[in-house]
Amino acid sequence: MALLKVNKLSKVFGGLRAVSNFNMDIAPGELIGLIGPNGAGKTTVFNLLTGVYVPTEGSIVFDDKSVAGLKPYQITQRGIARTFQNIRLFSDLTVLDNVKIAYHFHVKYGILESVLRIGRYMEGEAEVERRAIRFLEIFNLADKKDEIAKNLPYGEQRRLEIARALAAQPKLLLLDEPAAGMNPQETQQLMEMIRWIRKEFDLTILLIEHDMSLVMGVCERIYVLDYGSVIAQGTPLEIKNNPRVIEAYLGEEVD
Ligand SMILES: Nc1ncnc2c1ncn2[C@@H]1O[C@H](COP(=O)(O)OP(=O)(O)OP(=O)(O)O)[C@@H](O)[C@H]1O
Repeated sequence: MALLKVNKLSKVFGGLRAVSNFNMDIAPGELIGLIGPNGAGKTTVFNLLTGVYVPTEGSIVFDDKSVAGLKPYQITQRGIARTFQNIRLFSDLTVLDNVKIAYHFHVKYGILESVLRIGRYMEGEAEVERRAIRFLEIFNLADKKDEIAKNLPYGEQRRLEIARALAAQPKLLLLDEPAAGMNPQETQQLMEMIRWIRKEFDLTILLIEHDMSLVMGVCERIYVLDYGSVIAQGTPLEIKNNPRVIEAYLGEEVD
């Protein structure tokens, strides 16, 4: 059974059909790529899946329930978390606080308890801190926990953004161009990390990426968007050899 089922999804901005009749089925545990030329509609699909935009038409069913039209925080609580093409951290907060904030979605205590800092609040806070540090350790950021997020080098900010998304304990993780701005060695490490977190956290992952070495290296299936519509889907090998995809996007570059 599908974890995510998207049916005939469309988004119209003024006269522009940014996403048109988009269908996608993702089974639990899959690692899927979404590729296509600039402006093809990839980020708009992510924005529809995460409640940033309300669909013009179509349905989004996640974990057997409709999530179309819900607010972003409601969708996070249902189990979909994301990173952004342009990193969006709480740049003036510490590394640790960036991860702790994501945990607060999942720790429940009353206002009185939190104001008085008693009972479950204090236990909750200690637990949140412990778990947040564990995430930072996984992402090799624990020794930077007290640094201000904006002072981290670019590659570490990207890792922190993924750590924060995972701290919300999603079932589905959406990564928007995770390798952007990375050198080949960092991209290679990122690939290994993506494979590892999927296994470790029992995740399903959908990623947008222009770096074909990463997409072809980690994804099991790939969807190709062009002008808002899916023009192909299949295994990396099928996509590499698809004449329509080569013409619209890949050119002669992929070997
Ligand atoms: N809020 C908006 N208002 C109007 N048009 C928008 C809006 N968001 C996106 N678009 C348009 O929708 C189309 C798809 O944009 P989108 O950002 O989804 O493409 P993309 O495939 O993610 O591109 P890239 O690879 O460059 O990030 C573009 O023509 C874009 O200008």
